[in-house]
Amino acid sequence: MNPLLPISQQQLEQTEQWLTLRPLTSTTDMLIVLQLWVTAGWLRPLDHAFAAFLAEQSPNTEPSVLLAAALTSYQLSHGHVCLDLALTLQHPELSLSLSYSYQQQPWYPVQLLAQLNLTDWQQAIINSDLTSQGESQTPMVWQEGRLYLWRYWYYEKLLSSHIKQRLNTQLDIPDDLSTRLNELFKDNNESPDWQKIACAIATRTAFSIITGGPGTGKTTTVIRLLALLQTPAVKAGKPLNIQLAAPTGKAAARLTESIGKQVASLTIDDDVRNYIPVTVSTLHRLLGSRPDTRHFIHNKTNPLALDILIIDEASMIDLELFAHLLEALPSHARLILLGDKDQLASVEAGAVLGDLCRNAELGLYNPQTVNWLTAITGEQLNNVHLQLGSNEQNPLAQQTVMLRHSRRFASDSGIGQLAKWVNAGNIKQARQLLTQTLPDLGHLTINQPKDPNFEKFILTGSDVQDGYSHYLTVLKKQRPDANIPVYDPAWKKWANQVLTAFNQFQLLAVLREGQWGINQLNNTIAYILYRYSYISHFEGWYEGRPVLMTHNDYALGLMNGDIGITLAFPIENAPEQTVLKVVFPYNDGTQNLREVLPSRLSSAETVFAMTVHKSQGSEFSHTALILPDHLNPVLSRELLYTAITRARHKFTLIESEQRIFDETIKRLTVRLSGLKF
Ligand SMILES: Nc1ncnc2c1ncn2[C@@H]1O[C@H](COP(=O)(O)OP(=O)(O)OP(=O)(O)O)[C@@H](O)[C@H]1O
Repeated sequence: MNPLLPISQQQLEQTEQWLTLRPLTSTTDMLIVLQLWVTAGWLRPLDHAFAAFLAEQSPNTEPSVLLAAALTSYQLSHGHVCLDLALTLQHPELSLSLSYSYQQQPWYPVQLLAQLNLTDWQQAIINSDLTSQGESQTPMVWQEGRLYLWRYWYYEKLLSSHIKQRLNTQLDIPDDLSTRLNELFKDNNESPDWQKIACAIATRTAFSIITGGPGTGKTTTVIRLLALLQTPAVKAGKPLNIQLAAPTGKAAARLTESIGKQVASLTIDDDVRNYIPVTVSTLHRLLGSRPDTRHFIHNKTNPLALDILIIDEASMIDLELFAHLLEALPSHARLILLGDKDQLASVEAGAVLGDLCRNAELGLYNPQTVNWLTAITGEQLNNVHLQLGSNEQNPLAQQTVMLRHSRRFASDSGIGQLAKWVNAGNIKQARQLLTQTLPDLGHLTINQPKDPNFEKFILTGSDVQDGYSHYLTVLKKQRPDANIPVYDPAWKKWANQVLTAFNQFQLLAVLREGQWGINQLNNTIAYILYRYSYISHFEGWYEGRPVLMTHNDYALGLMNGDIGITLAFPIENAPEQTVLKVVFPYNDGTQNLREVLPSRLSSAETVFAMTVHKSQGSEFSHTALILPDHLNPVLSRELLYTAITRARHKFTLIESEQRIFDETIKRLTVRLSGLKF
């Protein structure tokens, strides 16, 4: 049997013939076993191909090293940066997310791994010429019990050394820092004032993190920090070059909107205000994406020209992008990360913000930091339940602040409390909240998408300006008269009204496939709206179809995650006829729109239902989450928390099986990496 050729499902099921395989002593047999795992869906073809490539490069490689290589590659698809050998042997089903349901065979993952001895496996990896400890460019790197693909080890090392270097870059602290902080935060009455503390800490070195849940004031704090830093620079005639960025277009748009309002209301001189940016770029735009390559225009040899970089929604940045960003940042520049450490990590490998904020809750400030903060801010940290840290053990903690008081959700708000209980893993309290009748929490139990209650909910949500009938009603009722020429501003105004109305309500789902997956839900919802005559078709392009960009399209200026709505506009010289165009907001805080012909959109999908992953960085007035009826590895506490905190005024949970919500709360995502600070 050729170990490089795919194995069919039928062959896989002829289990007898595989019993003679000796994968731990024969390279050919190991490659066949890996092929079998691909057929069973336990590995990706790419993982097998990587092991086969290594076997070709180094034919004497121990089969167990090829197994480790395939698993390390596979780990990336689950967001893990590396393979932890000991953990893999202790909890193979957990650490590898492998499923092995039917009758067991010696070549099944768990059974095969049980035949390995940790010391021998590690020794084989260390002895292999395919690995090094990073001193030479080998395909894999071995580091303290973890195996990496070279590229990811390099990113992690780069990230560690850049952050350490930045933490050691002490910056000039303005002499009047204390006075100016008192002035900026004079209206705050929380104790201690974490916003003031965050602002003080961020003045000290070239790296800091401000983390906190929704509405805890990350943006407010950073705007005040910018005012604080920019004022003396402007007065000295050397304004700082400040840039703001976020991982997605949607997140950038949201920050643009809130920054614009906050900068306008700051009590500072207008000449300083003019040097505080109010537009936010996506990280890819900032770095200068180049189509079809992983490389950026800005890099080590062509660094970004800036003095301060603020990045919002930093939990969405993966390890690779983070490494590219740090490489492109000039060494004198201040980097400030904002984000919610409890949200879902990026889809790609790495959970950098989560790793960096692992101990943010505990504080871990050393005595020097505590004394400095008290002297500068006047805030007392002794009465707060924090743990003391040390400079040697916790250098990053000295530059990290967690904001702890949400101003978006009052203490009796259902959304805020639900997010809190989910985050704390408290199933009982979370359930109790859902059974109470709180105005900002909804709960719907349905057995299948054809349930009349689901239909009603999709149409009208929980009040008249809710559900998907709302934006379609705005579309119909507010449409300008057909005689109004297409260049009249009335059309743009109307398109903006429809987009705003659409943003009121969003259904989130967890999976793509299955009856509760977004693919089927999108078809079901389109059909409901069609049956009630809100839309004219339920397939193809029709007026009212909302779409989500699934890739960046640089030619059209559209980014992955951008949402547009299909509208019918009159044709200029034949107003009795119409043409369908998809309108996308410019995402720059203005009312400007991009109008695109549907035929030009090659990567757009209907978005009545959206995955929670795609919703990160967005907010909707009413957010509803529909949970699947079976457990899936994607379900996690972070996913629930992210979905709940997308809701501004109302959150509704839709479920068919109560145990799914309860089980999901128990599951904390583990992302393996070697990042330690
Ligand atoms: N110190 C403060 N004094 C008065 N209002 C504040 C203060 N801090 C925050 N707010 C208000 O609370 C709301 C949320 O603040 P902000 O947008 O800064 O939070 P955030 O953590 O950035 O939120 P998000 O989760 O949306 O990113 C805003 O309306 C803001 O004006």
